[in-house]
Amino acid sequence: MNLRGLSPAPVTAFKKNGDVDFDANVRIAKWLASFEDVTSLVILGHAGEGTFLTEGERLDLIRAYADAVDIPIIAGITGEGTKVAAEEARKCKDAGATGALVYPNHGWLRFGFQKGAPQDRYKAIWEASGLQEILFQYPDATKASYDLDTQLAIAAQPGVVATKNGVRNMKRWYVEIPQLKAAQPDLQVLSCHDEWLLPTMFDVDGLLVGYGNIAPELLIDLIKAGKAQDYPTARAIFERLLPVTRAVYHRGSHMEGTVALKLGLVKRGVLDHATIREPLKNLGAAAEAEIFAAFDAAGIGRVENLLAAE
Ligand SMILES: N[C@@H](CC=O)C(=O)O
Repeated sequence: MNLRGLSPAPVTAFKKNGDVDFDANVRIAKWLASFEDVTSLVILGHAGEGTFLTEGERLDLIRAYADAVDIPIIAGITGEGTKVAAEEARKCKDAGATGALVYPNHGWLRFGFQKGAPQDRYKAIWEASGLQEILFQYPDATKASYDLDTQLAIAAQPGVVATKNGVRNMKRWYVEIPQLKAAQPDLQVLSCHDEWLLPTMFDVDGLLVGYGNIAPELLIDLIKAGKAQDYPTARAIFERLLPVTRAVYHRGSHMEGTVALKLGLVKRGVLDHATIREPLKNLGAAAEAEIFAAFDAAGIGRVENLLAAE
């Protein structure tokens, strides 16, 4: 997979009765894939409420995406046990996925991981499914953040083509990204620091972000500015986005950010309503007004080419 561009992590649209709205999801997929620099769509992750869907819904969503667009569909693989995750990945491959964004085992967030276990998780998923894998680096503040040796070992394994780095510790970023690139020059480095992308933009091949749902146009320009090492242009895009970044990602948590992303898609005319699944909670009228106003402040308007994409 060539991920040298924008890889949005689309939300999952629901009907008002709570069922998955496949028509609306296909609309999102086609709109995002209509951008030349959108290189893949990463579904069933945090932004996609992947773990709130049943297995049947997840596989149907992959099928819908794979039928709708020609770019790679990457599925979030979240199963806890290594065997469970490998089996999940195999089913995702059969449904039409090309790649796997491999989440850490949830227990590691609480207790930390045993040495070697992350590598074995990636190995088992690759061997069971053949899905091209993205190494998901969790924040330094969690116990599921992989030390450099573990990242280097995973990155060296067959099937691992990229890293989505959300370490949120620039001391680690500035040391570890160059070492990963030195050891694996073909490893594609993707930032997911949605709430402050700017410092990471000058070292990456692309972005893998929920933010890609709501402002793909500006994020594509930001990636280009970063690759050109053009700080003034990147800074200007960052400043323009800042009201939206604050309204969506400077909230209580990334969980609220997912709800805010859906409201952003309503504001842009991509979704008719922002129905979510529990355990997400609605943000309330004041937050909704704040989010809508932020899009106006950033000059991010309704999507005009949506009908053409349908
Ligand atoms: N930006 C988030 C999105 C989750 O997938 C992160 O850092 O992980």
